[in-house]
Amino acid sequence: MSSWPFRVGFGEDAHRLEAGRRLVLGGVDVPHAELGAVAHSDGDAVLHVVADALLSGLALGDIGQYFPDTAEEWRGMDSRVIVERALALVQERGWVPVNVAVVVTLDRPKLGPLRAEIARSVAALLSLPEGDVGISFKTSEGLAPLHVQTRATVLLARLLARVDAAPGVGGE
Ligand SMILES: Nc1ccn([C@@H]2O[C@H](COP(=O)(O)O)[C@@H](O)[C@H]2O)c(=O)n1
Ligand SMILES: C[C@@]1(CO)OP(=O)(O)OP(=O)(O)OC[C@H]1O
Repeated sequence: MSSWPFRVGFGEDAHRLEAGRRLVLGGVDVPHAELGAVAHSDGDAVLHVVADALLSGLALGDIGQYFPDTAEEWRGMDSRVIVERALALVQERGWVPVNVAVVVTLDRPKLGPLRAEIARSVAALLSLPEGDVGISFKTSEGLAPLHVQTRATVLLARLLARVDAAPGVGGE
């Protein structure tokens, strides 16, 4: 791995939509959604890409390796657990997320009214200020009405030893 103190991560996810299922995005239950995500977990396509972006930034693989969709123990799981695990793997290596940008492509319902709630929810999971989580919504222009697609980038920074904490520096 190069010694640069910055890395970029990227994630992409998609779930088929079906009637009678929950639609959860960024840890927020979308009210009155006629269609929800078909998935092994709770199908939260926003949290899945955020976790995959965190992992890819440090070449740590993808969420399917840590949470296989063949494992009964992960059936219906809360995807916040996936982000918590990905974040822990990043932090254990001395890195932190700086900001996150997420794009959600979904035809219906309109998600604009939930933007702040979703950003707050993702930010809280990553211990970031709300302003460091950008959430964009797009329609597929009718090309994929039974489909939710998400993409995310994350900037990671390496935590550097604080100069003022070094022995003999900063007034010691
Ligand atoms: N599920 C969605 C999709 C889009 N929006 C907002 O609608 C605007 C137009 O989207 P286009 O894909 O037609 O460019 C844009 O401002 C989106 O934020 C939405 O709220 N919910
Ligand atoms: C999250 C996991 C595990 O429950 O399953 P899904 O909810 O189906 O999600 P996906 O983004 O297809 O892949 C990761 C999986 O291993």
